[in-house]
Order: sequence, then structure tokens, then C-alpha cells
Amino acid sequence: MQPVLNVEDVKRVEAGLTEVGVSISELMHRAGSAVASEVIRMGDLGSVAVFCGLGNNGGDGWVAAETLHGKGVAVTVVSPVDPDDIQGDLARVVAKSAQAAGVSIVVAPPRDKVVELLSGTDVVVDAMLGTGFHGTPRAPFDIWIACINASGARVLSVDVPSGLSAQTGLADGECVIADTTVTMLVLKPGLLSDSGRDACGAIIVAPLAEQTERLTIEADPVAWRADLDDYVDVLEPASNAVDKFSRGSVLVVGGSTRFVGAPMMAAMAAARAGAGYVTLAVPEPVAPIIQARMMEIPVLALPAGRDGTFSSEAIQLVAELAEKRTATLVGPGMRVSSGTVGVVSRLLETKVPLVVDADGLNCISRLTSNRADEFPELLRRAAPLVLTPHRRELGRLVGLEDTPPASLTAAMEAARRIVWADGGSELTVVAKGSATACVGVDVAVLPKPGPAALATAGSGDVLGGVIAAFLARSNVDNEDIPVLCSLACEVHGYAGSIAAERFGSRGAMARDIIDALGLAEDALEEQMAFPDSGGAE
Ligand SMILES: NC(=O)C1=CN([C@@H]2O[C@H](COP(=O)(O)OP(=O)(O)OC[C@H]3O[C@@H](n4cnc5c(N)ncnc54)[C@H](OP(=O)(O)O)[C@@H]3O)[C@@H](O)[C@H]2O)[C@H](O)CC1
Ligand SMILES: [K+]
Repeated sequence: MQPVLNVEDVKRVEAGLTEVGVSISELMHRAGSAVASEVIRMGDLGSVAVFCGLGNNGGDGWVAAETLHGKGVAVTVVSPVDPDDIQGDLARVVAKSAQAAGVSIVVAPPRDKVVELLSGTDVVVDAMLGTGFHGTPRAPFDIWIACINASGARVLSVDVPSGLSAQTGLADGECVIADTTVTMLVLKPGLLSDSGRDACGAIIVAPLAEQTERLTIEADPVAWRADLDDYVDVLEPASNAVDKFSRGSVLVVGGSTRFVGAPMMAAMAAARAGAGYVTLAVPEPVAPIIQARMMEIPVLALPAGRDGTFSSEAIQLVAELAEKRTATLVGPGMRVSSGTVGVVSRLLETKVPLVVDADGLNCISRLTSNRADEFPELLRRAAPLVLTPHRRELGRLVGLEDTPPASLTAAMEAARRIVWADGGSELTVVAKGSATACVGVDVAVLPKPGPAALATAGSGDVLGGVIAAFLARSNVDNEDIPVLCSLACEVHGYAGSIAAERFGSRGAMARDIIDALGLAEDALEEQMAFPDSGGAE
């Protein structure tokens, strides 16, 4: 797994490196040459334009420009001011060095000059704004960013795409859309989240020093980005020797007279995600219609109230059913009522692995008056518990119903309030979003984000089913449940990509994602087995 550091903790690593004798100036030179190497690796280099800002991000750009120039690459630096007028000492020194080496420089060009320059440029190096960026890009950077994005040139961003917050992943104004981002020292949260995902393109980490890894670990990473090889031991390898029971059994509890689709999608997803045996328990009035549409999955009719949701007579029945399965998912389409709140509360008391999603989470919010982080005793249990809130549900769980977390870092913070209140390793909060974090008491794991196609109705129900199936199939220690959930998110994402390929990124529906789950897991398993060739030949 790759560590992810908050921006202010990156500064601690910088300070640590200085203490071991690697100065910021040395780091800047290594950063610039890492950028230059990546530009050369991109190949087919005609001309390169390096857009430099006035801070050390710009400094990296000047070093890269001089390095490229030294290798005979046609490179031009675009700078807001003449090298002599750069305020930052470090940036001014490297700018003047590049100038002395004969690098051609264009100072404060008007827009039409920028457009003309870009029309003949193959590769743009974006060294305008880095981790020192705040607010929205001021002139001339807002203009330069717009011209760069419109130019069609290949773009390599230094450290972070200019205009993007390296911490929150939000971009309030113009933001460079890069093909590649070479980030210095370590991943930052903003690169992996929300707008960050689309702005960065491929992310390459340049460690710059061999002490970086140790210093990064000591700086207590805010999260870890999962790599495929982290998943190798998480699920049993597919083998023919298994019978349906050894692949675990899943009980899905949900539905109401108002919502019949959600529990069906969750149950189908659990089956497609390899659970050996799936049962669906729904309120009695909707059982026949659902059973008619799902041959392979037995549907159990439980007592319902006049409101079409589970009544209190269902509570003990659900608990007895759950005790006989290896994992239970509660919540999809269930609505919030005294009966369903009772069902969730009773399931929390059982000793079976439990996934709580959708209205199951809203039942917990009801039980805890929107402060699940203040009722650890409710969530603490002897068996694994996975909560899978999207940002609004997460906000409702921690008293932020009016201001739900708006970024990956804010979502991780909110999830940690619940997990750390509980303090046990049995609890994992999967904070879903365009970037998802699987937060456990020891570690937050970031799966590779899925495609936009996942933003379709029912996609969350599908993920709940996949997580329940994986929980039923695996026997990982509690500490590894965040990694297990991360794998479930990646299988879900990969299935989204397959569905998008078949039906278009806007046409893919939850049912298409469900039908692709098994293929997605096989494909990822193959990539794990043959990492270099991206899967078996
Ligand atoms: N982490 C490391 O070990 C290394 C990092 N390097 C590079 O250094 C940058 C961070 O450099 P820093 O000088 O702290 O900040 P930036 O260069 O990102 O930007 C600061 C300048 O940008 C101006 N600024 C800030 N916001 C805006 C805005 N919205 N519009 C216009 N200009 C803006 C800022 O001026 P202010 O007065 O607004 O503060 C500064 O002029 C890091 O990203 C790495 O690339 C080292 O070189 C290598 C090691
Ligand atoms: K940049």
C-alpha cells in the first residue's frame, strides 16, 4: 500500500530530510530532474513549454527546464516575471541558473501569445501552483490554465495540478487537467479524491530521497492507497473444490412496500459476488412479487406493519435468521420505522458479521439522535460491523446532517469520529463518494476509484451486497476488514467499467453492474496473479 500524507505533514517530512542533510534546494533539484525524466519518458518530444509560478513549485519547473535544455530538448519557460524579480530565494536562484544556461524565457505574455506558443507545443509542464496554492487561481495563472486545457498538448503537472487543493481535492476555479502528475515525496489526499481524480491523470510518486519512506511512516499517514498485491490473501482463490456453503451464506434484510428494487439488487449482487447461498428477508406484502422475479434466491416473508415495513414481530425472527448465516446485510429499501429501528438494534446485538447500509444507517441515526459517535456502546460488538454511508448518510451519523462532508479528507475525519469512539477493530466505516475511504481503527484504505458509471441509482445497494458477500466468504482478521472492503469497492468499480463498456457510461444501470461483478473479480484476480502483464496473456 502507498502512504497518503496530509499536506501539513509533508512539511514534517521535508524538515526530517533537511535534518538528515537533504536540503530543500537539493530536493528541488531532484524534483526538477524527476519531472524532466518523466517528460523524456513521454517520448515524441517536439517542443516543451514549462509554465512556472513564483514559489517552489515554479522552482521545480525551472530546474526541469534547465535539465531538458541540457539534454537538447527544445524548451521554453513561461514566467509571470523576469527571473531577477522572483521573490522566493530558492526559485530565483534556479530561474537565473536556467537563464544563464540559455533556456529561452517568455515573460508575462498576453493571452494571444500564450495561445500561439501552445499551438506549437507538444508537452506542457505545469509548475505554476503546488501545495502552497489557496483560493482560486489569480491572474495570469487562471488565463494560462484555461489556455493549457484548451491547447490539446500533453500535460504533466508538477506535484499537483495547478488550481487543485492538494489537501481537499477541490478546485473552486480553473484547474489544470493533466495526463500525468509527478507528485513529490508522497501522495496527498487531494490527488485521490473528488476533482483530484480527474485532474491528475496518472499519478507518479517521486520519493526524492531514500529516507522519505521512513519519515513518511513516522509522520503517521492519514490513509493508504491500496495496490493490487495488497488484496492477494484477502479472499480464498477460486477453486472447484468449494460447495455453496463453504463460500459463505448471506442474509439480506430490507425492502418495504415502497421500495422493492433495492433489496433485490443487494441480494443479486451478493450472489454475483460469489456468496454461496443468499436469502432475502422482506416484509410479507412484497415477498411474492420479489420471489416471482428471483428464482435463485429464496425470499422469506416477515411480519409487516400497516406502513409496509417490518413490524416488531419481525425483530426476533430476523435475529434467528442472521445467526444461521455467515454475514447479514440490513438496510436496502427498508425505510425508517419503529419496526425497522428495532430490527437494526437487535441485529447489532447479535454476534454475526453485519453490514449496515442505506436506511439501516438512518435507523442508527434515529437510535442515536444523529450522533452515532456518541454511542459507542451501541456499535461495539464481538463480530465485524461495516457501515457503508454515502456523504449525506455519514453526515447524519455524526451530527453534520446540514453540512455533510464535502471532501475525502472531511469524510475520513467524520468516519474516524465513529470508529475511534468505538475504539474496537471490529468496526469499519466505508465512507462512499466519488472517492471512497474504508476507515478502520488502525488504517484508512483508499481503493482505486471507480468510473463515473457507478453514479447510477442502486449502485450503493450493489456495493452493500458485494461487501456482505466478501465478508461471508473470507475469514480475515478484523484489522484487515478495511482492505476487504477496499477490494469490494474495486470489484464494484471494475464491474462499473465493464458495464459502461457494454452499455455506455450513461447507459449502464445497476443491473448491468451486478451482472459484471463475477467477471470483474476474475479479471482483478488475474491481474493479481500476473501483475506485470496486466492479466494472463
Ligand atoms: N515537499 C517537498 O519536499 C518539496 C516541494 N517542492 C515544491 O514546492 C512546492 C510548494 O512550494 P511553495 O512555495 O510552498 O508553494 P507553491 O509554489 O505551490 O505556491 C506558492 C506561490 O503561489 C502563490 N499562490 C498561492 N495561491 C495562489 C492563487 N490562488 N493564485 C495565484 N498565486 C497563488 C503564492 O503567493 P501567495 O502570496 O498567494 O501565497 C506563492 O507565490 C511543492 O508543491 C513542490 O512542487 C520542492 O521544490 C521540492 C521538495
Ligand atoms: K503544479
